[in-house]
Amino acid sequence: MDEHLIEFSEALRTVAKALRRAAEGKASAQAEAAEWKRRYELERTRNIQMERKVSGNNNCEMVQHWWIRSSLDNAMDMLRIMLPCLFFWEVGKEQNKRIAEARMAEQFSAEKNGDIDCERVKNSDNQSMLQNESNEYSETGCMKHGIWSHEVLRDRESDSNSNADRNKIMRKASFKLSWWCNGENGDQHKHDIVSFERGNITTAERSSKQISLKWESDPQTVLILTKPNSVSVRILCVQMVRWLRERKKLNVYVEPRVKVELVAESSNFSYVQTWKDDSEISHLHMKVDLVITLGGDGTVLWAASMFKGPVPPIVPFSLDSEHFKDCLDSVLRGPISITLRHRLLCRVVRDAAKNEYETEEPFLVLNEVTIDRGISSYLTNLECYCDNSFVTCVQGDGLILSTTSGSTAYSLAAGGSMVHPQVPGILFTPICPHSLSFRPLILPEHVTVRIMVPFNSRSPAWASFDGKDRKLLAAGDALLCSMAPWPVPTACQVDSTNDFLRSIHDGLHWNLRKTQSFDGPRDRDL
Ligand SMILES: NC(=O)c1ccc[n+]([C@@H]2O[C@H](COP(=O)([O-])OP(=O)(O)OC[C@H]3O[C@@H](n4cnc5c(N)ncnc54)[C@H](O)[C@@H]3O)[C@@H](O)[C@H]2O)c1
Ligand SMILES: Nc1ncnc2c1ncn2[C@@H]1O[C@H](COP(=O)(O)OP(=O)(O)OP(=O)(O)O)[C@@H](O)[C@H]1O
Repeated sequence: MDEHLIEFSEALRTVAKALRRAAEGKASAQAEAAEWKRRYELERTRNIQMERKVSGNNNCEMVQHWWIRSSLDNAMDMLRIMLPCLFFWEVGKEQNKRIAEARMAEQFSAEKNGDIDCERVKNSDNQSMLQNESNEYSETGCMKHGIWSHEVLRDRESDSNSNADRNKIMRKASFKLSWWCNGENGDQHKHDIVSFERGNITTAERSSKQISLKWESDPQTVLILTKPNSVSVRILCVQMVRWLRERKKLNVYVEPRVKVELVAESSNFSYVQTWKDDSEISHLHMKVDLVITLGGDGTVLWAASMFKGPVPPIVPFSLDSEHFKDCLDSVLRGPISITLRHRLLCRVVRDAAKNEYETEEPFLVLNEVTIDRGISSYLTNLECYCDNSFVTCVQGDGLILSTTSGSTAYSLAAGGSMVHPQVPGILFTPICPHSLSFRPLILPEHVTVRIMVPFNSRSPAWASFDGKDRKLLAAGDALLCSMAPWPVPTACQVDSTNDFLRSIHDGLHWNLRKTQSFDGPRDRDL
């Protein structure tokens, strides 16, 4: 009898447990369904807001970024929500399953009668991804509706609008580069060397021949960079911005400082664009077709330093540019002769680094990187290697690793040769070496030069990049330097050679000597 009672009470306990589990399951399914509904509403509102914001900003990247992020977020959220449901169904609680299904069906049917069009998944840009995922989840009875995809939730109108926006954003003038050479019959003809759909020069195509740039579509956006604190530059900038906007209908970008100056000049300049945050500078190459510099060589260096990857063509203007309209007219029409100025990629590898790839943020220089003794009064002691071959030990004031464009700057002052900017190479020029036989070198463009501060050095060394950004190199640290893949295309006034010779004649007064007088001794008098 007692045994029966015990059995019976065990059975009752089991039933009570089962009932409690069922009740808990039901409550949990209801909670899940409510949570799911809340998130769904939240996502939908966020989607609509983002849609408006994105079309307002005309920002294609944002759309892509946001779309990927929110799709991922969405997928994660939905997984988080669906997993307990799946588990729940899996353990076979029929009643709760029905509740959960009924809740979901309620949400979907409401949407289906509204503006969701699942067919659009197939037509969207992300067709295969969406289709795969919807197939994968179709058994759950909810994923086939694509509820997790913002793309699916767009209505037709906003879809077509955002496509138009996207096209508008993506429009950056494309161009073709070609080099001139003499054909068999002596005529000059062109060879295409590089062509990029969106106008980004991503390869350092080397040619000592003249390179010509031909626009394949009209340039639309110009960035003007100016030397600070110069009245004449400011006047020229005002005239140029006005002309580019009013006559040429171009979008004009300037630095924030210049925008403030322009708006102070006249509130009409409010159309001029700029950036708020320095991080936006990294996207400039995707928006800008042409960079105009108003200043000297330092302003061109400044312009180049703003582009850590591909650089749009740069048109340098000195201050006596009365004829800027004619000049810009012909640049905008094209074709123009350009000089591809190669840059050096410089990386500091600290002694503590595990390998050569563990470097600090690299620097790109258009002129040179200088390793000198800084404020120390001791000789620098630098071990130099070219690829893996030992070159020499520099004991003196320091060493300059220069591009050929930079050969007419500091390297020249230190006794280096002047080199035509289209000759590929790296100049290795010592600064005041304490040795009678240390002549400068020119190394081939493809090598990696490594400069090390040895442990027996009496003092650390300092590296500076185009005369800026000083970095301390302690014993054991190294500087690695190689040709960068992104050259700086600068527009020529005539062509590379003519411009180079003119700059060394006019700028440096190269071999300027008083012409010898006619009267005096001659060969026939001897
Ligand atoms: N002893 C020297 O000659 C010496 C010393 C330090 C720096 N520099 C040069 O100055 C450059 C930085 O220029 P900045 O304008 O910022 O400084 P900055 O204002 O001190 O001007 C330096 C001078 O160098 C000239 N210059 C710069 N690049 C040139 C080039 N590629 N060819 C001919 N002349 C050039 C400029 O026109 C300017 O007159 C450095 O990259 C370095 O080459 C030269
Ligand atoms: N947009 C800019 N913002 C900040 N600094 C700049 C800018 N443009 C130029 N500079 C700096 O101003 C300094 C002088 O510039 P630049 O060399 O163009 O003028 P310059 O010395 O009068 O001309 P030149 O090179 O013909 O002697 C340089 O050190 C350069 O780095």
